[in-house]
Amino acid sequence: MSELIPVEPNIWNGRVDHDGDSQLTQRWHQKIKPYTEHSGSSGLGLLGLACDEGVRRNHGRVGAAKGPDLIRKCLANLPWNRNDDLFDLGNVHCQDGDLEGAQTQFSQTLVKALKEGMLPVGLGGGHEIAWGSFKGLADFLTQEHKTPKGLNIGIINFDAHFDLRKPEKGASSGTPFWQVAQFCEHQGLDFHYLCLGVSRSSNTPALFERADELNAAYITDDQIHRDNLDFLIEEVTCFTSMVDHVYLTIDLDVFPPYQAPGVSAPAVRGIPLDITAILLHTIKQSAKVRVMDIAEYNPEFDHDLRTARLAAWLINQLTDQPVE
Ligand SMILES: N=CN[C@@H](CCC(=O)O)C(=O)O
Ligand SMILES: [Mn+2]
Ligand SMILES: [Mn+2]
Repeated sequence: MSELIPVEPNIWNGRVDHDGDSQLTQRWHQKIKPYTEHSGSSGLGLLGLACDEGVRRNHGRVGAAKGPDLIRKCLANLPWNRNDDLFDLGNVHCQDGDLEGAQTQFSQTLVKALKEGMLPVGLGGGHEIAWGSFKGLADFLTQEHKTPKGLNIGIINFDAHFDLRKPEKGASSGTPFWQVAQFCEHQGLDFHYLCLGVSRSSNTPALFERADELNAAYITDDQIHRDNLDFLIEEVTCFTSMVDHVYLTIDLDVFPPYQAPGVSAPAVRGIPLDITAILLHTIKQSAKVRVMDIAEYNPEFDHDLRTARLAAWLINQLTDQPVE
C-alpha cells in the first residue's frame, strides 16, 4: 500500500541571516510549515512522489524515489520571495510496486491542496507523477464546476521525450500523457499537449507519429535557441491563450547532461537554460498555471547536487514574486 508520509524536519535546514529587516532575510527553511488540513491559508504546497516504479517498468535507471527530499534540501536555503505561506504536504511513498495506488494518493492529496487555495508543486520521482498531477487538477476542477465539460487544461511538458507510450504492463514513467489523452477521449475533451525540447534522437518515428495522431504540439530541442526566440514565445503564448488552466511539468532530462546528470535517461543535446527561463517567464505571465511539478530527478547519478539545485532553481523561478 502506498502511503503519504510527512518529511523528516531535519531536511529543512539552512543559513539564518540577521543583517536586515527580518521579513527580507527569510529563506524557504524558515517559512516551511507541515500541512494540517483546513489550515485556511493559501500559498505554495510541496508534495513529493517518492517513486521509481514507473522508471523500473519503463526499463530505466532507478533511484528517483530519493529525489523529492534532496530537491527540498536545495530549496531550503533559497531566499523566500513571496508574501504568502509555504506548506510541506509530505511524500507519497510508492510501496511494493503499487504505482497506481501512489498516483491515486498523490492526486487525492493534490485535490485537498487545491481546495485550500494552494499552488501545488510536485516533486518527483519518475514522470509517472504527471498522471497524478493531471488527474488531481482534473478532479478538482470537475468538483468545482460540477461537470468535466468545463475542463480545459493545457499541459506544457519540457522533456526530451514525449512520454506518450501505450501502457504494456500497467502505467510507467513513459505513459502519462497517453493516459491523459485516453482520459480526454473518454470524457469527450480536447487533448491539449505541448512538448518542448523533444529530441529526434530520443524518440522513435512511431512516437512522433503518435504525437501527430493525437494533435500534440511539439518543438524539438534543436529549434530551441535564441535566434528562434520570437517564434518560441509566440507558440507558448498561443498555447496558453487557448486553454483555461495550465499544468506545467519539467522533466529534468530536457537539459544538457552537464547541467542535469541526475536523471534516468540523459539527453545529449538538451535545451539552453537561458531560453528556458524566458519561456517559463512567459508561461508564468499567463497566470493560468494551477499545478506544476519537476520530474525524473535521480540522485544516484547526480554530482554535487547539481541537478537538485537546478530543480530548486526552476521552482524558485516559477514561484517567486519579487517586488517590481
Ligand atoms: N520517461 C520517459 N522515459 C523515456 C526513456 C527513454 C530511455 O530510457 O532511453 C521514454 O520512455 O522514452
Ligand atoms: Mn518525461
Ligand atoms: Mn524525459
